[in-house]
Amino acid sequence: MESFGARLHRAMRERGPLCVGIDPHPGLLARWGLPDDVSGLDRFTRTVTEALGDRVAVVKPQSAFFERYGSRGVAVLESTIRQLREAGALVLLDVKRGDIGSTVAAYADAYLDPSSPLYVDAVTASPYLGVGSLAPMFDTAARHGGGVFVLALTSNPEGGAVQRARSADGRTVAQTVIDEIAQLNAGAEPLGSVGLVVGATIGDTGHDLSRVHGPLLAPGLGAQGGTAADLRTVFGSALSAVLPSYSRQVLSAGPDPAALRVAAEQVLTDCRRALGAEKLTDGSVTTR
Ligand SMILES: O=c1ccn([C@@H]2O[C@H](COP(=O)(O)O)[C@@H](O)[C@H]2O)c(=O)[nH]1
Repeated sequence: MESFGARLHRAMRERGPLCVGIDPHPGLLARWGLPDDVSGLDRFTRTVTEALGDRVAVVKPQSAFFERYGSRGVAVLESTIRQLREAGALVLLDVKRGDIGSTVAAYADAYLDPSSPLYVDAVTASPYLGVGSLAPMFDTAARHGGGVFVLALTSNPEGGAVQRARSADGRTVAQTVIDEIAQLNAGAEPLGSVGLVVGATIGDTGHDLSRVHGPLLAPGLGAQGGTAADLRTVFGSALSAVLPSYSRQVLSAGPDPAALRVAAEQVLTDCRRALGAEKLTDGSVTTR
């Protein structure tokens, strides 16, 4: 079975290095002229899926915005996941799970086992109960060609107090997470299946991302103030593994599907320029 890392590597070459988040904020629903209920949620996600599912490499539904409507919202999430996968996008569910290992195993069944109605290509996970507690997720992902993106240095200003605290050996907590994930990806070609989340807003923190050998999801772009140009500062020599992620910046261009496509194309162009990932005339991409 093809690994998530290999599938993501191909998708980023074919469609470009871009993840678009589906975050149906109440304010966005209002701006699109939709009600803040399940029918509005359904219209919103269907529009984004039909506009972008066949062209963006990765789409990242934010679970919280579906869960706030209860079981009917989760049903919309299930059908959104199905439609996105049918359209050829890789689906990364932003659900930031983390718990003791035996419970993590159940989360892994929920999201990374192909028999689950919420089965996706990859999920986000929190390592702050210990990276080892996520082992069942890594195992289930590996068994089924899935991926896990582990929070390392998040885009929010509050994250630093925990993530940049020093552990006994002098490394930051985040660097210990980064180093443990690097070990999991050792030897994987062309890219490991365990990624990290590193916010585009954090500036130059001195963390060493050069040995991760897995995808680096970069949220915080657009609405949170991060710019494509910041990617070089944050990621340094690890740029070729960066997957920039935008939600509100793209979504606020809706509800016109053509405008959503233009907005996605615009941020992709900015990111390609910043990452040095140029589009060739045959449509493929080279990374400097
Ligand atoms: O460090 C992190 C981790 C995850 N996120 C999530 O990404 C999107 C960002 O949305 P924007 O509208 O592009 O700001 C959202 O779902 C967050 O929960 C993050 O922002 N930072």
